[in-house]
Amino acid sequence: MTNSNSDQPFISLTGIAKTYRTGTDSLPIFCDLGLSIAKGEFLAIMGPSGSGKSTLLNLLAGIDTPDGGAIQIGGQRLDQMGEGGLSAWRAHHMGIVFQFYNLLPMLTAAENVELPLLLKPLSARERRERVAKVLDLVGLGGRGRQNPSRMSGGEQQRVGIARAIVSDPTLLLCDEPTGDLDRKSADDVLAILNFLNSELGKTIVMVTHDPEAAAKATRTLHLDKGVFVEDVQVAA
Ligand SMILES: Nc1ncnc2c1ncn2[C@@H]1O[C@H](COP(=O)(O)OP(=O)(O)OP(=O)(O)O)[C@@H](O)[C@H]1O
Repeated sequence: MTNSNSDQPFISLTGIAKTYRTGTDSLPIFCDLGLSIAKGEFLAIMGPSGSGKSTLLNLLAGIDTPDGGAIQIGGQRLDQMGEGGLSAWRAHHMGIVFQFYNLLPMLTAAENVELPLLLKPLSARERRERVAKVLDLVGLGGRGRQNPSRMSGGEQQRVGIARAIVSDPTLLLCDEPTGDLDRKSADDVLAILNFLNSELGKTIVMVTHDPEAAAKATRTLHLDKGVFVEDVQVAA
């Protein structure tokens, strides 16, 4: 993915407005939110429950659309893509890691990881090789035939990460990736995210309640009532 102007941030949100409307009720979440993320950053977003963290991640993922403002990623206006364009864009450039893994229980670990590749013009052998490579990378080499339901939470999350990176996306969005894990499993997952960022140059945006997870990021932003209240830059 190219960034048309190298002076531009990789991700830029400007003037973002978002209100949830249900019936006659309306709940404003953002009224003029701005955010810039450089290529190669590992950004943690923290904040109290209900402050808008998942809403922000959903906007970045193109799962939800803003009522106003602009979302630009890698020189492209995400908020102006149609549903088809968005799906194709996501498949090429974005991987998503979920708190509860979102693995399909009837498939093996390798089949779960392979799913995003089924949309691509790859041979079965190329798909197998890519799956084996990312399972190795997350420390699950040789475990591909196992069903995720027979794996620990930490292992399931590592399968989830393998699935998120199998298409070699530039951007990884992680929604509470350690939220369901014990400390040791959480640390293993964070070490993988750290490697993906520092060694493979992935840009990572991670929503988390876990201060130890945020400490692994290169920058932490705190969201409160839809506004960033503090911007902590951590030395690399
Ligand atoms: N689809 C929706 N329709 C209506 N209200 C919503 C919707 N999604 C979220 N909300 C509300 O918007 C507010 C912000 O939600 P959001 O999930 O972004 O917060 P959060 O900071 O991620 O919270 P948590 O840490 O608990 O996950 C909450 O009050 C939530 O109930």
